[in-house]
Amino acid sequence: MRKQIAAANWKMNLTFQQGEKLLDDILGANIDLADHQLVIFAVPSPYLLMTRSEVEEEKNYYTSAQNCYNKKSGAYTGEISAEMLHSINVPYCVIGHSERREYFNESNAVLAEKLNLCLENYITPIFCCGEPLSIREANTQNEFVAQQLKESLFHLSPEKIKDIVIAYEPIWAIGTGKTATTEQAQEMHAYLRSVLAAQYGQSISDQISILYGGSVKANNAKEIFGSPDVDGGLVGGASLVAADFIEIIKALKA
Ligand SMILES: O=C(CO)COP(=O)(O)O
Repeated sequence: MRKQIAAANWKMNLTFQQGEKLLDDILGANIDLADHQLVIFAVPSPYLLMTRSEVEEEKNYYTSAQNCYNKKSGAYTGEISAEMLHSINVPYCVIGHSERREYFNESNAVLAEKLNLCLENYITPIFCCGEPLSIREANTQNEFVAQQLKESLFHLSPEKIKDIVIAYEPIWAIGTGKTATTEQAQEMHAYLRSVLAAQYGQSISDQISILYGGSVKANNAKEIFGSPDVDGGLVGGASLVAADFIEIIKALKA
């Protein structure tokens, strides 16, 4: 089975102490993950080392950065490179979250550069895509999201594309309490998989985990994750509450 992933995206929330307590509470639930199940915590940069040491001894629990810069190194005050993340053994990095695209003007071309730097540094990118409400209302979401993949991912070789995780996050569902319906999520995930299959072949496309993000909660995760092409979720708000995220982890396909 493809990897089934519950990924927490804390965004710019929680103090260090609150983050530490949240991790203790979640790990304290001692959820035994199957080989194909992963839990990933995408935490603010100052918490990466703490998170890494919290999850180090736990099977299939991992740390992720929320972003990295699209340059290798140099005079870019305040930025963090993929090489730096690798040097502290961070295995994942979220790339192209819609909040970064919107507030920091990250284009598909810039995101392609970030993906390359992550892969060169042995970091698995969690590549986010997804359409705004106006595109959904115009019913052109498939074309929109396919273009995001094409411009950011399709320069990658088949060997490299296998190493990435994709997260479909419709912007109108992020932080709004409004999820895509199970049908809408499955439909888009199946479409994304067909786009990947057309480019790379079915057997490669079948290996790529595609997560759903956008108002995943304790009470809807099981249903959303149950769809055949949904391989878990990238979770914002509900990942900040231990009891809720524990339920979301338990909702991964067995
Ligand atoms: O953006 C998200 C995860 O990256 C989703 O956020 P919410 O779960 O708060 O809607």
